[in-house]
Amino acid sequence: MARPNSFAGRIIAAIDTGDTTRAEQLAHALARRTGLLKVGLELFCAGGPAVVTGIAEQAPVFLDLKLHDIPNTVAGAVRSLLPLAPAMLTLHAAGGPAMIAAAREAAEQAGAARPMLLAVTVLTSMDAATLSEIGVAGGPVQQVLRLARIALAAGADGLVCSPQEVARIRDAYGAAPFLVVPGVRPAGSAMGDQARVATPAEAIAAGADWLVIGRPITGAADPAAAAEAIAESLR
Ligand SMILES: O=C(O)c1cc(=O)[nH]c(=O)n1[C@@H]1O[C@H](COP(=O)(O)O)[C@@H](O)[C@H]1O
Repeated sequence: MARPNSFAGRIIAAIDTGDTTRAEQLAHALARRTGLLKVGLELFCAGGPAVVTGIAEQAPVFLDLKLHDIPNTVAGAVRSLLPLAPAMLTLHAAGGPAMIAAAREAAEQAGAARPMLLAVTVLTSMDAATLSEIGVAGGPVQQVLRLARIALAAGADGLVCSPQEVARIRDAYGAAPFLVVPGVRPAGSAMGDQARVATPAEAIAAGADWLVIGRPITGAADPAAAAEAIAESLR
């Protein structure tokens, strides 16, 4: 998947719903106003592989299942997902280098059409206090950089991180890694459960390739208009 060449193309709309009919409506409204549509755990658990196939008819799919298991199991899951031909697939960087390398090897079986593998670093809902609670000292930036190094060396094509680490990753790794960035909030919109956030324009200025945006679009009275307004704010 090439880097986006339009403002709308930089937006990945997260279709987070357990209602497959609603998902179809959102996909229809957002397909031509965004670069990709994200199927995450809520929708995949409700609709299974069929929902991915249906949404893929409208736009490239970012399949966000955040795989995290022993290497053999993750490699098997990647092989099972390849027939769905997602453009992007997520796995947790915390699974470690052997897990990421096994996922990459499995993905290679799809040849040139293989999904882009994105390693999720530190969830954008976590702040320094939460990280410290689970035994990670040093704060989010340090942990994101540590996981970024491991994931990129093991074969990930890119990373998922918050807007607050993007510039630091670009400083360390340059333009090559694809950076996909959730935790994006247009000024004035509710944070919800997100902890490390910035506005769409700030995330792009820091060096994000794609922005993952859910509720500020899907929770709007007119999701299509909300996506268009965000794209416009990137000009
Ligand atoms: O992998 C992701 O997409 C992801 C990683 C992360 O650290 N934080 C995060 O919010 N996400 C996803 O990005 C989307 C953000 O949704 P909103 O908070 O509604 O904009 C959700 O679908 C999350 O599953």
